[in-house]
Amino acid sequence: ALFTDVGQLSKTEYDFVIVGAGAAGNVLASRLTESKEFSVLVIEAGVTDQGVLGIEVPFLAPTNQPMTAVTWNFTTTPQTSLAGRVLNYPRGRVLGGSSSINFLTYTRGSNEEYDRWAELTGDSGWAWDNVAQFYFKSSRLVPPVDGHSTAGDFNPADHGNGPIEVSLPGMPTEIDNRVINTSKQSGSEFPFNIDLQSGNAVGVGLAQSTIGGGARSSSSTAYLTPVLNRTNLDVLIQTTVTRLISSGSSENPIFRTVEVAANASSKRSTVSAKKEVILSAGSIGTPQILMLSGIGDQTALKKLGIKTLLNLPDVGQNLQDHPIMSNYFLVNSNNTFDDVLRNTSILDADLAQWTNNRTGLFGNAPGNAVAFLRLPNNAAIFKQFKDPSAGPQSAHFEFIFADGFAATVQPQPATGHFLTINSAVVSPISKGSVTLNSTNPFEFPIINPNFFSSPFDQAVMLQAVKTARSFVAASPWAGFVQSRFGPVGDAETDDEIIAASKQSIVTIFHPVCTARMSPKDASWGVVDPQLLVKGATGLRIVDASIFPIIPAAHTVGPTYIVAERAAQLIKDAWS
Ligand SMILES: Cc1cc2nc3c(=O)[nH]c(=O)nc-3n(C[C@H](O)[C@H](O)[C@H](O)COP(=O)(O)OP(=O)(O)OC[C@H]3O[C@@H](n4cnc5c(N)ncnc54)[C@H](O)[C@@H]3O)c2cc1C
Repeated sequence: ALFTDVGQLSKTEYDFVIVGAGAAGNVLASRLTESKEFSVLVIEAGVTDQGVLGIEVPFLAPTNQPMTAVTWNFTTTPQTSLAGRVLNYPRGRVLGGSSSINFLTYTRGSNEEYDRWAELTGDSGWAWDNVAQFYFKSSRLVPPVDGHSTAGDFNPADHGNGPIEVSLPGMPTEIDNRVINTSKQSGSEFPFNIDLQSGNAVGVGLAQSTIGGGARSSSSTAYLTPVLNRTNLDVLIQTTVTRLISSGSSENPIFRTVEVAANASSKRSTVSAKKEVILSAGSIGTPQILMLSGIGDQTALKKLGIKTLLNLPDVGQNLQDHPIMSNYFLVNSNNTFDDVLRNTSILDADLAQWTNNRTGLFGNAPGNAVAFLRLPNNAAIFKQFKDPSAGPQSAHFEFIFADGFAATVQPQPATGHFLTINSAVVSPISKGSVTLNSTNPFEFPIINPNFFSSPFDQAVMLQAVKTARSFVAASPWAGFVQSRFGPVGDAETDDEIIAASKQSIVTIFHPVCTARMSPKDASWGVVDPQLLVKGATGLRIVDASIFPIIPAAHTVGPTYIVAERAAQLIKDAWS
């Protein structure tokens, strides 16, 4: 059942207490309560996702952020390598967490990504051969809402039978075939990849999105909502976890007590777990709660007056994310989505069509086609830097194609029709951190993704811009693309492109690694390969913060895989 106040709970002790009803937390809530002998409480700071149009309507995904009623309104520190700019850094603060507000792109990443995780953690359980079952268990491909034939657009063998619904674009746009034809005629330059979930995650293809029947499929709609009536599951929303309290000794801290509050001024209460507390508060929330609980770097904690219960210097460190920016082109077309955003009567008509039968533009995610590409093997930058990608089937950069002006830094111009190629560095070397600003759990932590600080990341973005330009110089775009547009478009020399990038880069919203997993006996890292916090009893972390390194993929797919495997590990440990 769903509760909004801790006082409504009929008990204060559960087998498992899950902190955060986000992408990972809801997978656990659903899988653990399959076992009738386990009682589970999920605690979520945010509100219900029911009836929020921007969450449900795929095309409206960008309207849920940066500062709305369903987000944590975080910002970054001034980014030294981005001309000192402060970036918005929102996360979902609602049932479903960021899976309720994300841009719906679904990618699991290459097999190589998981094989590398296995190597980095010394646990073959994270290798693709073993996690494949959890990928297949998490999602399934469903037909696009308009029912058009998708033969030749995907490979059925690459898809599973799990709750998350994934689909190809529900309404083809005028750029889809141009993207695919450019790829097919280019041969190996922009290789066509019939299904980016095949394990080879390099190539060009139609976007697969977490959409079913024209509406968003999130961890809330797919995993949590269908099981909310289970008698062994309680979900407490609008309640913030302020810290964990240790009941053990200094040699053996036991973290089975969770302190909560409705808001900064309300009285604190506690609930506890008989078996485990599981942190699924995401890459910002999880390290914040750990540090507030005395788990982190002892020198940093001491400065804030927090007594260290577990000295784990990696807590909040190694933050990785994908920098992204927009490459705009003016196009010769009246069919882009630009007029929809400018003209309320067109927008209202599209929304009415969606409300009526979930079809049309609004049933589509903001991007219909994607490309994941690599630097050439002989790129000069490899003389300076070892290739940070997971292998030859893993990309260095990504394009997301949008049939209109996707506003990131520059607002949509009042006139003109546009193509946007969003370019992202998906194999970044730059690393940042999440640190505490204060001991007040209601104050935001200090978030520094440190974007673009590595010259490698700059070299990749430079190549991405050049490649985007040559992509649309191919014959399928003749008569359609007219000219480059905006500050990035105006940049000619390498130095000008880098300078324009520094003014244009934003986050693609993929923070990971802030509680990274390491081998069981390693002194670094925060959790072991079973996702148990090193040196603690009763405490596990299951969310994107445990990734040992960032994958060249949108992160919700890998997060579902991690959570599905974690559910199995937890069941095995306690059955
Ligand atoms: C705007 C945006 C766009 C994105 N686009 C894509 C995309 O297109 N494709 C893709 O694959 N990925 C995308 N992502 C990333 C993806 O959604 C995340 O990687 C994924 O949701 C991470 O899952 P998680 O479980 O680690 O954290 P989350 O899903 O963020 O869940 C964490 C939950 O914990 C709760 N919480 C945090 N602190 C506390 C506390 N103290 N007390 C109680 N509850 C707390 C939060 O409110 C939240 O509900 C996007 C993310 C955002 C924000």
